[in-house]
Amino acid sequence: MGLMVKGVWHPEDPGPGTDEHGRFLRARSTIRHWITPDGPFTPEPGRYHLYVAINCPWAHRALLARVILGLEEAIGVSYARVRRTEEGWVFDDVGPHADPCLHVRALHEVYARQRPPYTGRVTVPVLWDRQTEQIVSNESADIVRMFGSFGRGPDLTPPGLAPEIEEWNALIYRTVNNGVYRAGFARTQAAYDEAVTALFDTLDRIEAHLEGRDWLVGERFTEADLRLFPTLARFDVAYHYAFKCNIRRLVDYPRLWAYARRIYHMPGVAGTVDFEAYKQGYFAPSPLRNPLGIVPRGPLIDWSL
Ligand SMILES: N[C@@H](CCC(=O)N[C@@H](CS)C(=O)NCC(=O)O)C(=O)O
Repeated sequence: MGLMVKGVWHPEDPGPGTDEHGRFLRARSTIRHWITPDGPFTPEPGRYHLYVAINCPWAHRALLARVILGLEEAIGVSYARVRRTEEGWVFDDVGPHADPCLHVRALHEVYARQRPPYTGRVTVPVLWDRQTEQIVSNESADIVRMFGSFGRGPDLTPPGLAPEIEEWNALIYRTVNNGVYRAGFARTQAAYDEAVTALFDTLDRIEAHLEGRDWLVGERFTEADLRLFPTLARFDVAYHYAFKCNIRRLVDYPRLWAYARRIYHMPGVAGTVDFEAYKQGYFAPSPLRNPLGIVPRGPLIDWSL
């Protein structure tokens, strides 16, 4: 699925990185400017545009922040097709997967405009600045924080709660958000065992923590909840089966399952979720994980409250 070297797209893909023990290694995001009131990237409605794929959990963070912070009018979105091709993430000329901002056919064309020329993976999400015509950031964690600087909606990291939020963020990133990938992309039994054990240890811990609480930190929804939700939304339809995260299902955890549905029913959130797209994405043909590309029909899950 390719990567970019000095601004030029190369369709041949070395595949997910792994260490000498067969553990999955996620590449670091390298375009990391910041939107701040003193500029050069100031928070202005209409100036920035978000490139996502609805099935990507990292892009999901940015989509959630956009709706929860009331930025739907201020920040436009282009939705890539759910399955990558030889060109990586691609767009159609018209329809729901068209790009109304730069009218590109592939996301690598957006990265190709970067100066100095970009080398690395061509990932979603990407936040594009229409004014200076460059990518502000390709790191979802930063994009979520930057959306907070538009000063709308609730504060997702209230100062008093920030240290506790950071602690959950770190644990959830390592063992859950990236943990499912560490299980699914493991190249050895030991690497898989390590990842799947850590994943379910954290889910068990969250299940216990949610006794008598609605949210991970404090009395209301924070960034820690925002960052947990994309993995929960994909858990039973994708990770459970496609990534062998099958010690338990989300629906087997009474409190965690109620918590996930509470978030799903927050205003705007259901519009950022697409279970069918998750299946199409995670069960796309893959020589290592799904050679025949057969997409399962189930499971049937009722997300109503
Ligand atoms: N650190 C990035 C990771 C984003 C990421 O890995 N996105 C995946 C889709 S879920 C992607 O675009 N992968 C394409 C590739 O690696 O070539 C972030 O959180 O923003």
